[in-house]
Amino acid sequence: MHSQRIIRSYSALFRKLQIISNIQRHKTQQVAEKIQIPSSFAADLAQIVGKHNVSTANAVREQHGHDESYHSIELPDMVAFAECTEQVSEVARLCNHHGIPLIPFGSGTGLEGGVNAVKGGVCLDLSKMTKIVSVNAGDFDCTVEAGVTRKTLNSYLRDTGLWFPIDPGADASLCGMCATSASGTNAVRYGTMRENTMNLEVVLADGTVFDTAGKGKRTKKTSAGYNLTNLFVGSEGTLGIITKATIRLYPQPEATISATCHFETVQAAVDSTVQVLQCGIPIARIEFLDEVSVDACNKFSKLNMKVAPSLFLEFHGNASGLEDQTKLVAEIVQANGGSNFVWAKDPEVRNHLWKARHEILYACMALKPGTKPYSTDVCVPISNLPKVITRTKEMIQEAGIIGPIVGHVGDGNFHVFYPVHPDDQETLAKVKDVSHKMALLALELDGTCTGEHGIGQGKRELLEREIGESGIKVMRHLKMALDPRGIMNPGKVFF
Ligand SMILES: Cc1cc2c(cc1C)N(C[C@H](O)[C@H](O)[C@H](O)COP(=O)(O)OP(=O)(O)OC[C@H]1O[C@@H](n3cnc4c(N)ncnc43)[C@H](O)[C@@H]1O)c1[nH]c(=O)[nH]c(=O)c1N2
Ligand SMILES: CC(C)C(=O)C(=O)O
Ligand SMILES: [Mn+2]
Repeated sequence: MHSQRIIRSYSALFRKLQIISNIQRHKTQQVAEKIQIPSSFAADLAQIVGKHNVSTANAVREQHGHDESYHSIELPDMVAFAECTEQVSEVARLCNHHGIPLIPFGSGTGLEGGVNAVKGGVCLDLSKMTKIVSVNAGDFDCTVEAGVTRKTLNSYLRDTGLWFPIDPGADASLCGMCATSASGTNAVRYGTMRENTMNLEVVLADGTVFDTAGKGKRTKKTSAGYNLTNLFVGSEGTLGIITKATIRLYPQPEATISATCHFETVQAAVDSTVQVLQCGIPIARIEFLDEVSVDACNKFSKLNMKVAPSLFLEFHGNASGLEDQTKLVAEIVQANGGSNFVWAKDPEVRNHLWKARHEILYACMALKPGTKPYSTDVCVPISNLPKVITRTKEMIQEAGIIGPIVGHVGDGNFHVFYPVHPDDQETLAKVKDVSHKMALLALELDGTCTGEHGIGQGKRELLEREIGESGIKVMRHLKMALDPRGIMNPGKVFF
């Protein structure tokens, strides 16, 4: 018995050491030379996309060498703007031929350094591909080109009675949202990009163009072979370039009510959320804000809320359905000691509330002017959420840093938005330490290191821990099969 236990603990230690040594090995591989671009390359690129669509100007490269994250800027050698799938395919073929890195660029609103050109190369901006190819109102779907943003699509849909509910705070491109598997405040009811993407047109590294679910297919269900669509959702530009997406649409709700309420503790707010979900209430939005982020919102967005752990809620349905939903939720909130229930029916008041919620990243930065956001994003089974949030708050306090907490609490997903001055290395080190410990805790409690922002550059080590050696090996095989020269967005997702 005793010797078996010793063997078990030695083999656990050995596995841990193996993971650490793998991470070290990959880190060494990562420090590779930037590729030397041949002198004829820019002219060849201009032949494909037109001279006006290629730039080596510093200002354009700088604009494309970073996203909204804390990761420092890393410049591509040049930026090309594509106007159609054929051009994307030709650009990929050219880059592949020369082994030059190719980085797809949607709107640059990512939060994990996804567009940074860590090995230089060509940044391919897709924002000029703005066609809404089709809207099939009767089937609740539409197909859009890579540059169409979520707000543009919803403006276009306004008179059709339909909408697309996935709403990251930023006005991101829909194909960029596929690439990061984005979600937002409506995911608790409508799901994430994973559940709402039906088909993708993809350009592979060698220029091959294909549709992940078959040309023109847009069915609600399929059992036809591997799910290639979801292979590309969340692939962060490392497997190919998404040039079109076919996504689900929903009827615009007949009636909408928003609400806010406040609690004594985080636990009470999360308990209320769990009970709302357990009662089968089809809540559209249920967002948690701790007292620090409520304070930030009050100051930045001129709200006047009680500074306490709070929920922002929204209900979608018809008038009678909403009455039932709101009554039941109010009872649950009260039973958990919640107070100050404020209802908002008026669209202007509702819009102001959700605008404040969507701008919360900037509200948190305004707590320390001149700072940039270091944002984190873990997701756990909802019953483990209070444990992770409570421990995270303790760690933030122990470290003496400012860390407002905001959660898509119905999904078990939350963020800490740390305001950090770019040259404040001491705070940055503390923030990194707390963030890492928080992610490890989430992994320990059956969760993921990212619910919606992706791996990018900063979470590659955590991905290894999350899916293990075998999982990484499978991912590498897929990468090798689709991009054998490794040109697609190098330095992201993997070491
Ligand atoms: C204020 C604010 C608020 C939020 C967020 C950001 C900001 C600034 N986000 C994050 C962000 O909006 C989200 O990651 C988007 O999905 C990124 O879309 P972009 O078009 O900007 O991609 P961006 O250009 O930033 O690229 C992101 C990654 O995808 C790749 N990529 C982009 N387009 C591609 C294409 N067509 N084909 C292949 N690869 C492509 C890039 O190479 C990169 O790796 C977010 N997110 C979220 O999930 N929930 C949220 O609540 C929020 N909230
Ligand atoms: C601000 C961003 C990072 C976000 O994910 C959110 O507000 O939920
Ligand atoms: Mn979010």
